[in-house]
Amino acid sequence: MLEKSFLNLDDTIASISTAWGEAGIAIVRLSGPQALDIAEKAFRGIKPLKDTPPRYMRNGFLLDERGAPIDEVLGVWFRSPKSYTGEDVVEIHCHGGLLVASKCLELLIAQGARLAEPGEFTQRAFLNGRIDLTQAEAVLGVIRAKSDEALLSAARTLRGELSAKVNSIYDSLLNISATLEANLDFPEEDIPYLSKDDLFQSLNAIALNLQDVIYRCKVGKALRDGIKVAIVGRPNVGKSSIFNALLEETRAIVTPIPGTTRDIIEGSIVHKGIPIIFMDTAGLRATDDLVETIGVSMAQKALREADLRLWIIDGSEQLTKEEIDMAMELKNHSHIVAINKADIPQVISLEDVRQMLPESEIMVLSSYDKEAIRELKERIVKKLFKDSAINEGFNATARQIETLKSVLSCVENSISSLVSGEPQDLVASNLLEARYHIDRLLGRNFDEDLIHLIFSQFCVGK
Ligand SMILES: Nc1nc2c(c(=O)[nH]1)N(C=O)[C@@H](CNc1ccc(C(=O)N[C@@H](CCC(=O)O)C(=O)O)cc1)CN2
Ligand SMILES: Nc1nc2c(ncn2[C@@H]2O[C@H](COP(=O)(O)OP(=O)(O)OP(=O)(O)O)[C@@H](O)[C@H]2O)c(=O)[nH]1
Ligand SMILES: [Mg+2]
Repeated sequence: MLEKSFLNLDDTIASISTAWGEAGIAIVRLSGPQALDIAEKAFRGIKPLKDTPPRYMRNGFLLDERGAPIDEVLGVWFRSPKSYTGEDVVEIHCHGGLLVASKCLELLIAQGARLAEPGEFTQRAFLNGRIDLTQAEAVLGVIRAKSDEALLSAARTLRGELSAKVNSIYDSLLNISATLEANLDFPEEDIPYLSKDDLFQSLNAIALNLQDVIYRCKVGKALRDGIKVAIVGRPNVGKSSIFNALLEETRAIVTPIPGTTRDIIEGSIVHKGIPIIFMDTAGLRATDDLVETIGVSMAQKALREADLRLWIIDGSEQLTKEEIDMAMELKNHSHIVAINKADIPQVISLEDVRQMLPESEIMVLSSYDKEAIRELKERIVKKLFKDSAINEGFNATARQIETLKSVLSCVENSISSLVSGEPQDLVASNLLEARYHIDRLLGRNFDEDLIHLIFSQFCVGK
C-alpha cells in the first residue's frame, strides 16, 4: 500500500539533514507547526528558542530524556513562511558523531516529531508553494551534480529560470486563448480581434520558444545523466583499442584475434562537463559461436539505444559487404565514422567512405594517436551539442522533457488546425491542452503517486 501521509502538513517532521558518518557538525532539522515546542524540550540555552529572534544562532545544550546534557550545540529557528519549507523550521547543529546525531533525532521523535520521509522537506516547500516542481527536482540536480556545468544548470533551474520561461509561455497561450474564446463567444462585439496571420505569428513564436527550452533541457539532462556512445563495427577493426584510448586506461582486452570482445564493456569520462558513457561492443558478424552470437545481439541493441554511434572501420582492409549494409543502417541514426589504423598502409580513404555516407562526419585516425583521440572526444560533444548550449542547460528529467514535448505538439497541432482552416475552437482546444501539460510540469495539478515517485528519489533529510 502506498504511504499517503506525506500530503499531511499537520505533522512536524524531523531528520538528520547532513550525511551519515563522522564529521565536524551534523544538522538535525524539524519542520512543521510544533517544531519550536518540540525542539524546546531537548534544547537548553541561556534563553529558550522562542525568545530568540528567528535566524539567530543560539548556543545551548542538548538534553537527553532525563535532562542530562549530552552535547553542546547551536539552535536556530526560522519563522513560517520565511524558511526552506515555508513552515516553522528548527535546526539543531550538534557535533557530527553518528551517536550524537541519532540521539538528537530520537529525542525529537520522542517529543512528538515524525521521522521525515526522503525528500519530505523539499516536498513541503513544494506543497506550500515556495517552489514549483521544476525547482524541487532541481534541488536533486544540485545535490547530484558531477561537474561545474551540471551544477550551474541545476542552480539555474533552482533559481526559477526554467519556471519563468515556461510561465511566460503559459501566459502567452492563455492570452491567445482568451482572445480566441472572446471571438468565438461574442463574434459581433467589439473585442480585440486576432487575425489569422497574427495568430499564426504568435503560435509560431511560442513553438520556437518551446523548441529552445526543450533543447536546453536535453542539454541539462545530458550534463546530469551523461550521453551513451556505442562503439560498433566488424571484428578486429580496433574498437576496444579506441575504447581504451578514450578512457585512457586498459579496460577492454585487445588481441589480433577477431571476436575478442563479447560482453558490452562500459566506461565513462567527463568531457567539457558532459559525462560520456562509452560502450565497447562485440564485433558485428555472423558466427556459429554461441557466446559470440549473444554478444553480437547485445551489440546491436546498444547500437539502437545509444545517443550516438561511433562506427569504426579498418582503413587497411577492404570494406566487407556487411559493412556496406551497416553504412546504410547508420544513415538513420546519429553517428561518427572513424577510419582506424591510419599508421599503416591504407586501402580505404576518407573519400571512399564519403561517397557511401555523404552526410556523415568522418575521421581518419589511429588508436595510438593521442591527439586524434582528443579530437574525437571533441567531435562527439560537438555532434550532440552546440558549443554555447553547454552553458545554458536546464535541469530536467526524461519525464519533464516528455511533458514539454507534449506542450510543443499541442501548439504544433493548433498551428496546423489554423493553417488548414479548421474551426477556431479546434485551435482553442489544443491550446487548452498545452496549458494542461504546463500545469503538470510545474506541479500545479498533480496526482499523489507522481509526487511520491519524484520525492522518493531524494535523500533523507532533504
Ligand atoms: N543550515 C541550512 N543550510 C541550508 C539549507 C537549510 O535549510 N539549512 N538549505 C535547504 O535545505 C539550503 C538553502 N536553502 C534555503 C532556501 C530558502 C530559505 C529561506 O529561509 N527563505 C526565506 C527567507 C529569505 C530571507 O529572508 O533571507 C524566504 O525565501 O522567504 C532557507 C534556506 C542549503 N543550505
Ligand atoms: N596498426 C594498428 N593496429 C591497431 C590499431 N588499433 C588497433 N589495432 C590492432 O588491431 C587488432 C584488433 O584490435 P581490437 O581493439 O581488439 O579490435 P576490436 O574491434 O575490439 O575487435 P573485436 O573485439 O574482436 O571485435 C589488435 O591487434 C590491435 O593491436 C591502430 O590504430 N593501428
Ligand atoms: Mg574488442
